Amino acid sequence: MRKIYLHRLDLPEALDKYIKKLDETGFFKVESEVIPTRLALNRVLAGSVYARKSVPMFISAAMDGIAVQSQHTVGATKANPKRLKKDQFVFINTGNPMPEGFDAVIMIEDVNIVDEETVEIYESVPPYHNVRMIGEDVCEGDMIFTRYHLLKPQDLALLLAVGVFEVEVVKKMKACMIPTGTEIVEPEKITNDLHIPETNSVIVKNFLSMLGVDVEVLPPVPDDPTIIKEIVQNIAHDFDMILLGAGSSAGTVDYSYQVAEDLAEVIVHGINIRPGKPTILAVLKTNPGKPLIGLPGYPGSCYVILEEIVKPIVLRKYKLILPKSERIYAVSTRRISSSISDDEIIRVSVGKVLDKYFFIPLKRGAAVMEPLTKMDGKVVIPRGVEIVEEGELCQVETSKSLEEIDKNILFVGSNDPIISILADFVKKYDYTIGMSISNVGSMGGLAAIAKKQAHIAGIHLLDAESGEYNIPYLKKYLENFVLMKFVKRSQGLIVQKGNPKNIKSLLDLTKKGVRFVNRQKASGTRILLDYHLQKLGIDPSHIEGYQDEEFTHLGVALKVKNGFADVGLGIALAAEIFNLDFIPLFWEEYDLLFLPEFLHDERFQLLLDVISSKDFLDFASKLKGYDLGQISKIIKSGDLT
Ligand SMILES: Nc1nc2c(c(=O)[nH]1)N[C@H]1C(S)=C(S)[C@@H](COP(=O)(O)OP(=O)(O)OC[C@H]3O[C@@H](n4cnc5c(N)ncnc54)[C@H](O)[C@@H]3O)O[C@H]1N2
Ligand code: MOO
Repeated sequence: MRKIYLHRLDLPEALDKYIKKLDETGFFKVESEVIPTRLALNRVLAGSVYARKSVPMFISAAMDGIAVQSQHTVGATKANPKRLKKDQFVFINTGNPMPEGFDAVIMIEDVNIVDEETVEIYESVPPYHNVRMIGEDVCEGDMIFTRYHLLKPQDLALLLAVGVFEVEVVKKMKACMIPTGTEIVEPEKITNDLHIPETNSVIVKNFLSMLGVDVEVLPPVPDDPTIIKEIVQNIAHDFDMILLGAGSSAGTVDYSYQVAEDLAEVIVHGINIRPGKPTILAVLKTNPGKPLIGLPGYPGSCYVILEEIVKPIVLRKYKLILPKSERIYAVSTRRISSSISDDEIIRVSVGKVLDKYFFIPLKRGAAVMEPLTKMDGKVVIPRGVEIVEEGELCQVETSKSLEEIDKNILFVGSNDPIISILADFVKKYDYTIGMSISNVGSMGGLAAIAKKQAHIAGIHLLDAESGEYNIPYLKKYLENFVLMKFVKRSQGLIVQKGNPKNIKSLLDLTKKGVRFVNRQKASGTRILLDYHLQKLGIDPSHIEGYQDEEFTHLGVALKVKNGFADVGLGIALAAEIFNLDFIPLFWEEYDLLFLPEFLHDERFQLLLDVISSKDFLDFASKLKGYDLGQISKIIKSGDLT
């Protein structure tokens, strides 16, 4: 029987309710183990720790110099030095025990050695001057740590110094992840395209291992409630927490709820959060107190539940408080619509342009993994908010340091694979500088520079009247601009290998049975297409697939590769990457438009150095379909008449 969600709860309420239940069942009770101090890094002390020895254990010199009796130094000054004789001083080094009867040290640079047996001093020193006393650092019997202290490298040093060679720490939790789904297969064992690579467990295992939890991952289990139940029952005894992967929503083969209902008390099924909605939070009946958590199957959802539910539970169990990531306010560069009924988590790129932070939303949706790897931070759009307007200020919780974010170069505009190559070379030349690349088309790029929301835009805008690239647009839309000539690139028709539909020119796009894939409106490639269609007198409504839009060259090529289209307009490199045929039609000029203020930024100089480097030029000249003849030439609005 399919189970549609129980009453859904808001995230804080769901977490609270579950924690209360786990508290009742005794899950958060501290369990401890004794381990060697040397191996206790990042572990949490289960009890307080007292020093067994003092540090230091003897009175010692804190400086290199001479040990003296302070009373012999009384009256010495620069104007009136005092001489000490053989038995009144002893040469001594830092850390050496003080000789009997001596109570102070004068640094060697403040001593004039007259001869082997005589020194002259210029200061009067009090008792214990430059001397380390017994227990100066820690006294035997001092409590050096309270319970629940997280052990850092310097803590281990102190523990060893005070004679504590073993420590009682909170026991490591052991969790078991059971991926479920007949379609999912360990990635290395995939034999057909309909298999889904089982990738969630590697997130779960490593995410939790960074919090100090040992995770055992079982091989994927088919969608069969009897098998899943049997496995849970068999392993429950050996683990502190069981994570059931996928099958938590309402599909015909989503059995996690059924398993949870049979074996456990379900506390929460369904949370008002996206991604992450179909989560199950339960407590095993068979092994009372043990959490059974149904993680949603989509990677984006699984990750959210790890962060928002599993992590707080682990931290509570370990009595750990970790530093929170930074929160900043940043301006949205897009209008974003969001669900009215759920809190929505959106992964974003963030950069600082002039004095303000801006964020660009990454791909949305629970099924996509890339945003989890590219994000600089996240924005939560609360339920009840349907639209975030462009220009609205939002709170961003960063997942990188502000230092890194402040150096991020925001690149927007037209898409070209050479930009990722440029970003890679920028890293090669200065590892501290990253580039966030956002494909919004050439006009989108131009607009972002006009609004001072990005540092660089990649543009290739053909002016229909003059046939000239970019400059006419810049003159029209920007008062002040800085354009760097970048590459000429070959645009042409991307067709299937062997060109089975015998497509030779744009005229063939209207042929019967030819399916086209287009680029999005306002992209330079779309403008280029429309310009030539008009010149040739071709009516777009006669092209099958003209309305079918992709956002990148690679997206177009992939559609052709997979047979969803016969032809698309794009760059040669995209055709080459997918081993497709390419019919070159035009050379177009793809240039870099800079925010004028960015010219004074050291990252601009770096970019210029990279783009002019032999290294980059050698690499780029080997790519198919590019001409680097004018690369790095700068044109400023003021230079033009
Ligand atoms: N009719 C409805 N359908 C769905 C709803 C809904 O409310 N009503 N909720 C959607 C939401 S939201 C989510 S999130 C997903 C997740 O649901 P499940 O937890 O039941 O997951 P599955 O459907 O089994 O799998 C989803 C997707 O993820 C892949 N998957 C599963 N395990 C793994 C793994 N270990 N590694 C990588 N990928 C995995 C699986 O193959 C599916 O493609 O449901 C919506 N549907
Ligand atoms: O809410 Mo689901 O978890 O979007 O992906």
